[in-house]
Amino acid sequence: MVLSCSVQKCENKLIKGNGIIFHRLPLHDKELLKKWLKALKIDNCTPTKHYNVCSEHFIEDDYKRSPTGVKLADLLCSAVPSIFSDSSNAKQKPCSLTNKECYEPVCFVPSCKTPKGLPLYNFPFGDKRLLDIWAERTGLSTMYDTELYLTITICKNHFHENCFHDNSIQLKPYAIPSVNLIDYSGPPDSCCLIKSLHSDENSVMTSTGDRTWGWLGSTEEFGRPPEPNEFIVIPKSEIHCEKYAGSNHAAHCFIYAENNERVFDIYNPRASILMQLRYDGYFGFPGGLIDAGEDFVSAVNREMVEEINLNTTIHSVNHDDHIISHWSEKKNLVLHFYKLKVNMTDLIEIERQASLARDYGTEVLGTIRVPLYTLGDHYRGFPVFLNHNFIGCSRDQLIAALTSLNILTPEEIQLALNANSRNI
Ligand SMILES: O=c1[nH]cnc2c1ncn2[C@@H]1O[C@H](COP(=O)(O)OP(=O)(O)O)[C@@H](O)[C@H]1O
Repeated sequence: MVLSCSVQKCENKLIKGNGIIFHRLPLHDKELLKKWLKALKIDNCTPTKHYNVCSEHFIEDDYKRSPTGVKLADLLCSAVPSIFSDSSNAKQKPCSLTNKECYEPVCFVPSCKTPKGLPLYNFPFGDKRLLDIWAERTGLSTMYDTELYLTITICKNHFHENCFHDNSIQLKPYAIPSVNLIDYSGPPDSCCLIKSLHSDENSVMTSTGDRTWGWLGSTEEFGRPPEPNEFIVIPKSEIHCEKYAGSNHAAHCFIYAENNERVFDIYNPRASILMQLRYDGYFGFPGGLIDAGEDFVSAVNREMVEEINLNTTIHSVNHDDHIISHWSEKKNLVLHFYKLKVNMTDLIEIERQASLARDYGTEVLGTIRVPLYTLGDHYRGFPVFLNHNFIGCSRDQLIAALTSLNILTPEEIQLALNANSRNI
């Protein structure tokens, strides 16, 4: 039996090349699930993961688009099925995904025109990061339907020669499809995943270097330079709103100590604030993405242990330390910002410990202090610092923290923002 659509009167089946893909009920998101059940008119049934809704029940705008506008196979987090052949009640059909051995052994890449007979390869179901990349590149990614990959295959025609062990048809362990794919237009030799930044084993690199995103591919978009005004401030009362429930969230922290000990007996530093140089060349604050099921505060504390080896039994962030949250609709990303005030002795110890952190030397290339004073030319010092490159909305976060914690006055900040090297 072949995977088919569970919506009543819909006969669509998973058949190679018919362009129809399948989505599971969003069991992980209660509010969204309610909307789906209502739309499908099955709100009196118990939802199960075996209920499949085919792409024919969604409108074009329900799907994500690549930055170049190509329709992707993933639904937007807010998508709800809305197209039904008639208005009669849809009822849950018995689960159709019972015999997984039944798919015809062919290449499931939608665009594949290769005649049958080439070697076929299973999707790397056991490695989520690798699976996501295979799925994205082949245009087969569906948000709720990962078990599907257990049953389908891809042919040799989508792998670059560097993906194979010498003179064999055996794929290297971290091979990824890179040729003859309509959903991937990157370099064909970007065909092996860098195994893991944290792995002790040797990384598998592309033949020409390290151009592949490796497992960073799934979050690569987040780190791209923002457009002007891309990040907007979320009012505190709306942070936990349903609107942001389907977004990715990250939390970062402003660690600081009051410090009035003059530099060169001249410049008053006002405060010592820790930022870090990241692996991608940007400056940012310690912190990171929130894992599934984790709250923002636990996440920022966990990330600070990993990135700067913070002793959270002595210093940790709590809910009251929240400063500001920003949202990027384009990146579907919410960034939460917290403060951690320590004394100068502890700040120096935190700096010292940072070089012993798990991520030091890989994700974090160094901890720095922010110069808040401005030299006599009205440019060197804080204005120069503000002209560096900052990740995400971290420059806005820095300015928000300096203002809200009264470390600098709004006038002083404005002066630094207006300062221009041409006036030196
Ligand atoms: O200091 C920061 N302030 C604001 N946003 C940041 C900062 N650092 C990173 N981001 C944003 O959050 C995303 C994930 O953060 P990060 O790279 O720290 O996560 P990770 O450590 O979990 O990989 C980044 O791609 C970037 O968009």
